[in-house]
This record gives sequence, C-alpha cells and structure tokens, in this order.
Amino acid sequence: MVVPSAASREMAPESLPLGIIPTVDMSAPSGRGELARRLVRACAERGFFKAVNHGVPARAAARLDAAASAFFARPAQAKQAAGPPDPLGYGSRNIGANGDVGELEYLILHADPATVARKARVIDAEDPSRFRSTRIGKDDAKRKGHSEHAPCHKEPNRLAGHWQVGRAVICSSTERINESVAVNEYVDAVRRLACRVLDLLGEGLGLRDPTSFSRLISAVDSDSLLRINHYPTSAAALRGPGDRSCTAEDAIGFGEHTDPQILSVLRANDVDGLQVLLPDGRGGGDEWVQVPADPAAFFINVGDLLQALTNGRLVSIRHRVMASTSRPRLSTIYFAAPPLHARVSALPETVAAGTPRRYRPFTWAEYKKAMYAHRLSHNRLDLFHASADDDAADDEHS
Ligand SMILES: O=C(O)CCC(=O)C(=O)O
Ligand SMILES: [Fe+2]
Repeated sequence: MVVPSAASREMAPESLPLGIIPTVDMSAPSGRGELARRLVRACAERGFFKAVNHGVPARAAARLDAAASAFFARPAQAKQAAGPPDPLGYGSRNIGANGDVGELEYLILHADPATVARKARVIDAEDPSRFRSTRIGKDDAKRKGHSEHAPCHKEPNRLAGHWQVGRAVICSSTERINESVAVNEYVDAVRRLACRVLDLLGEGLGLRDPTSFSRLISAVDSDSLLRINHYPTSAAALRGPGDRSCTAEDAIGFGEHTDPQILSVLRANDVDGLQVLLPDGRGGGDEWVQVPADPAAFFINVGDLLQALTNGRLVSIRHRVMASTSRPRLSTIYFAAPPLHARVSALPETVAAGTPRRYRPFTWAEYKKAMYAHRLSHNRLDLFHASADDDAADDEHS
C-alpha cells in the first residue's frame, strides 16, 4: 500500500511516486485530468493498480460473497453437477485443458448466458460443445419452469435462486440467497467501474475517441465473464478419495499467467495470496511481489488485449496466487472482454515511426483459440507479433 508522506500529500497525484502497488482514488480528489494521467501511468509502469473510493456498493459485494460461499460449501457431488468448466461452469484443480493445475475450485459465469451457444460455434466450429455447458437440457429447464436460454439479468424472477451457466443451471434451495440477483447486481456495478477506468485511460492516452475501449466491453454481445475462485486451506480438501497426488506445486493456488481479456477487476476477501511479477529495475531480474489483501478495494489489471490495443503502451502483468494454509481465500474477478468477432488492432494514436505496430490484427475469437491451445503461463501475445506484411494489410483496413 502507498502511504503518502506529509510532503507528498501537497503534490498532484500524477507527480506522486507510484509505489510498488499504485493506489488510485477513483473519486478524483484532484480532478478528472489528474485521475486519467495517474491511471495511465499506473497501467503503463505497473500494469495494475488498487482502486479505492470506487463506487461499487459494499452491499453488492457482500451479497455475492455470501452466495459464492454457500455454493462452495455444498457437497462435492452437488458442485460437480455445475461442471465441467468448458469453459463456463464449476471446476476444481484443473485450469483449462492443457494440464495446468491449481489448488482451487472455481465457478465461471457468463455475463450473458443467452449468447454462449452462438459464441461456442464461433470459437470452435468443429466442436462447439467444448465451449458450452450442457448439463441441463431443454426438458430439465422446462421442468424447472424457465426457458433454456433465459439470461439471468433479463428474467431475474423466473430464475430466482439459480445461476445460469450457459444452458446449465446451478440450483439452490429456496431459503438461500437469491444468487442470480446477487450476480447481476454485482456484474452491473463492476462493469460500470471497468467502463469508467477504460474511458479515463482513453482520455489519458489522448485518444480521438476516448470511449474506444469501453465501447468494446459494453457491446451487447461482449464476451465478458465473472470468475469466482475459492482456495481452501488444504489442497487435500479438493482431492477425491483416490487421488493421492502431492507435488511441490501444491502450495501454488493459481499458476503464473497474464489475463487475456481487456481489463480484469478483482476483489477478494481479507486473505493474502495474490502476487504480481514486477521488473525490479536493479538488474537482478523480475521479482514476485505480494499484494496485501484489502476486501474494500478492487485490484484492476491490464489484460493482453489492452496491451495489444495500445501497442504495448499499457502492459498486461503476470500474476499468480499462492494459497494460504491458514484461511480460505475467496476472490471474484470480472474479466471485461469484447465480442468474439471484434477486431483487435493497435489504435492509430499509439502507432508512430518510433513505435511501429507490435502485433498483427486479430479477433478475440482467434486469440481465445490460441489461449485454449496453450498452457496457462504461455506468453500468448508473442504468437501475434507483427510483420511488415501485417502492417500494410492493416493500413488497408483502417
Ligand atoms: O484468485 C485470485 O486472486 C486471482 C486469480 C486469477 O488471476 C485469475 O482467475 O485469473
Ligand atoms: Fe488472472
């Protein structure tokens, strides 16, 4: 956490030292221009920041946490019924299909389940089922009294007490909190925060249209996700009775990676664990830095797509989670993403003679496909480096 000295309190936020973990007061005490400049600096030099006075109601966060804790407290078999995470749904220990493991269980929800089936076909035309949760079919959905594809946020009453994951529905007992309302209320609030950050970044970067980033994530068919991670104190709690595997990696909760989307908006309980990889600047190589927990704040990081859209000006930071052995960690991340067909290409304002285009243009669907084909820790942007031909082709499109 950055604690400004008495002298530095007099200085404008832009001139304040960033600190290891930059803290940004989203209430803009020194005006919008200063806030925009500080955000750009934090995202360019660190790739992430801690947002305080962010405007997301504490009530929305508390309701979601209560719903999530109730879900993770259910028996393993009940949770498995909401899986597998392909990619939406419940998962435990396996992260993706490429052998990555983590000492955690998680739930991935789509911001708009109605679009999941269509998107699945776009990502992988050969085998759309890989990207779709199909646990509950038409008949089950009818029996439960709601339509197969009804998006939670449009029909909260019909889906009261359920989370819908693609076509799968995570059932809850009636006395439990109404999760669909909790999820929708939370998603609306964090989406607004993400849009605000992106508009400020657009302004700070001097874009002709400062809403260029936020428009991508507020499109009706945006591919944004909500992910809820639960790290129990003992890896054994996540193993089945026959699973005796125990590796040195057991201490790791979530392996090192960058987030692929545009922006990630993370909030966690008061249990430490998140670490970011910072260049140490002293010639000794990179170093992992612990991010102290703060349940009242959001930790916001640049994703790969924002790095590509800004031609590398803003950096997608590598991070991981080291699970605690004393208390369980619960974290919720809103991954702000564009529609699958959106073309991702460096904005013209970020390309100049001295800073040529670093990545070839690609669609989010293309990028996701590359992501599914590689391990979690892979540096995926390396797969999209530009050549002189890409530059010429891109000029024709712009
Ligand atoms: O659970 C956390 O705190 C972070 C996990 C993470 O980096 C992710 O889900 O992408
Ligand atoms: Fe992440």
